[in-house]
Amino acid sequence: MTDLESFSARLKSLTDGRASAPRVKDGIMNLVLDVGGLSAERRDAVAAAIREGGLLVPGVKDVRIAMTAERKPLRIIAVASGKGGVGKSTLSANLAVALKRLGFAVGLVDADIYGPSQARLMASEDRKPQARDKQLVPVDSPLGVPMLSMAHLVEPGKALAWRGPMAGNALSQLIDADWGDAELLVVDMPPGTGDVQLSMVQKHKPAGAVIVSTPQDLALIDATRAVSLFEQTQVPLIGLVENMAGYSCPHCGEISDPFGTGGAEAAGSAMGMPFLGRIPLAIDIRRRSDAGDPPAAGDDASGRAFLAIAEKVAAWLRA
Ligand SMILES: Nc1ncnc2c1ncn2[C@@H]1O[C@H](COP(=O)(O)OP(=O)(O)OP(=O)(O)O)[C@@H](O)[C@H]1O
Repeated sequence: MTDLESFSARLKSLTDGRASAPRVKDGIMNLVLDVGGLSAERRDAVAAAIREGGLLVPGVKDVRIAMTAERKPLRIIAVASGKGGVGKSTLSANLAVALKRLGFAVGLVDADIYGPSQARLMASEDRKPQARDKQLVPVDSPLGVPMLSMAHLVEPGKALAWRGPMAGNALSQLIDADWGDAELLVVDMPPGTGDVQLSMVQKHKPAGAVIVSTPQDLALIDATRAVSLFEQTQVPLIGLVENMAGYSCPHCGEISDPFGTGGAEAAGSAMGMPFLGRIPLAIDIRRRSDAGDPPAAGDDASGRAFLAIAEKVAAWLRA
């Protein structure tokens, strides 16, 4: 072990893991210290101890510590559904964009490792994430939401062969990336309620979960499984979103309801969950999603539907 490596190891216990790995160049040691939640006194004491130890590393003439401003802890919002194809990815992308519009520093993780779609939804397919100190650095998307998806890391289709533990590790790497100033992470969960979902929830402890369902009874029955996964793991349920609720006519804008109305709202309240709103089945939502142009960036009817849901989520987060 080099002197620098043994200093790095000591640094961990000295700072409770708040310091980045130190780098030395031209005799100057640089590191970042997260001082969120520390009193000024404690902060100064930790910095002095780092300086003292750093100067003992051979070749180091100066130690520079960049203290990060009071950082809010990263809160995870898990977007989940009991089954695939109900619009979980569409909601996640638009929720992230809408929450950013509402002033949150938000990142997006595509945890749907078997069928990642966020890179396409957010028009970031051509980006490749870098790694810094063994940590992934999220890619930028055109709307300014930093994000990570398995689609950024593997060739299309390759992730499909992964088994549970490998999939779980890959997912953790995405969530444990260097999210910089982000205070919120919207996580598009894999569909269903299996082991990968359960271990993600246990390990990363989301602040809350949003459940997506379509209005059909069968989808609602599946949604109750997602609800019980979060209940079992004591993750608060932010609420239920009904997607593809009624059909919005592309010609006249009139909404018809082939599956009836109010089913999801009633099912949500039966499960003791707030209702966050409904998104109509609209051709422009599908077209714009395929084109990497999330409707939540605009103020038309589809954009407003997503914004209204994001406002409820924002109110929950601020409560
Ligand atoms: N409100 C909507 N109106 C029209 N099309 C929609 C709507 N919501 C989602 N879609 C379309 O339905 C398809 C499935 O949506 P999406 O990929 O978001 O579902 P998902 O639940 O994430 O699916 P999976 O679990 O398979 O990843 C996509 O083609 C999407 O564009």
